[in-house]
Amino acid sequence: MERIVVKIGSSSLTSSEGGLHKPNIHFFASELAQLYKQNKQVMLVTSGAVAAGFREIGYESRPKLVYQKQAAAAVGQALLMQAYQEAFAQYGIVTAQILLTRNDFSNRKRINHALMTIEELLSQRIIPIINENDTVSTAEIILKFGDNDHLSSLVATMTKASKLVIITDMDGLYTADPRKNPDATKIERVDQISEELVQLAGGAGSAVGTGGMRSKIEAARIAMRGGVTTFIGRVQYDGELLQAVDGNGRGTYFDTSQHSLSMKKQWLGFHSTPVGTIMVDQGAVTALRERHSSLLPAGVVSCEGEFYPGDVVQVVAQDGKLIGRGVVNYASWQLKATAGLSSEEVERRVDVPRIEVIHRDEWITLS
Ligand SMILES: Nc1ncnc2c1ncn2[C@@H]1O[C@H](COP(=O)(O)OP(=O)(O)O)[C@@H](O)[C@H]1O
Ligand SMILES: N[C@@H](CCC(=O)OP(=O)(O)O)C(=O)O
Repeated sequence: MERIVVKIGSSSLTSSEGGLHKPNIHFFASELAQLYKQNKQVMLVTSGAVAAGFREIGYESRPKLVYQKQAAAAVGQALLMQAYQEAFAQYGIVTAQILLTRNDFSNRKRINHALMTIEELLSQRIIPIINENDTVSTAEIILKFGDNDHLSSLVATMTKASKLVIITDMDGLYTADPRKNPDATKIERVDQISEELVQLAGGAGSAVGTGGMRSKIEAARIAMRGGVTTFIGRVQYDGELLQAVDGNGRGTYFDTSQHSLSMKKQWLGFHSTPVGTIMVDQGAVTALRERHSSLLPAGVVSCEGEFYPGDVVQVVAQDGKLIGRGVVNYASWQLKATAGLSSEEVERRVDVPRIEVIHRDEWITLS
């Protein structure tokens, strides 16, 4: 099933004087429902908690002080989820709330748990609705995303989504901020993000947005590196989200199809240093070579070396012949404990980020 991350900014969900714009929430829910009904696995990264909450509290404009923003987010996040739940219920879709901090991504255990939760929700056909956990993330205490563009790109790469759609109030990236420069022209497609391109992008355009185009380009850069095609643009009319996902949206596409995957494979095959060796049986050799399948624990005979999830390992047949290389999802001790077992049995015994020992997207056949 194709996996898609959609990020919606505050500017598209709230009005400039604060408060949720309910018709927009209903509109986006109907757009996401169309994607969902096409049998896609959909994840939503949403902003808008601060913008939704500050008016309820009684602040006149988006607060600047950290504790006021956090209070506004605490009020607004509940309102945001309530609005989404109501809107998605019309399509019979159940949603789930996931709040993440930047620190969660640097802690392998925490992020693995978040990813396992997301996997389970997706497999149960639930739409995870993700936002930053604003009440505990502050620039003073710990690292903060600040804008959800960055968060969406990490979610997209870590869940191995094929596409990231960043919905904003502008129909793409322009040669300058169109609000300030009426002569700016739209850039339809970007194959490589240069420093020059980053310089074109300015900050937020509205009273409720935070990151502006700069943070969106940074997000696209992370996504591209991870092999995720990114769209930045506008989704305003019925069916426009499907068009954006299909490559016909009103916005800018950051494409990876030409080089990123092969770059990743090039890196895997020719630049990486394997830190361990996995020996597999003949069935696994055929699956990897001819069926382009992922490597499952059932096909593993033994392993050598000390490695951890995310490390590169080489895979050999039982006669010692090199088959290829890939990024492993198991620590060596976990693989030793589960070699040859069925996936169900492995799930009962160890806590791994993915059941595949090596996912096919993270694999290159060398002979
Ligand atoms: N080069 C550019 N092209 C397009 N928009 C730009 C550019 N530079 C800055 N912007 C501004 O970025 C804004 C979108 O970012 P932001 O306000 O953070 O929205 P969101 O809440 O959707 O994340 C646009 O409204 C626009 O004014
Ligand atoms: N976590 C914050 C997101 C901050 C924000 O405004 O982001 P964005 O609108 O995407 O630039 C919130 O929900 O208000």
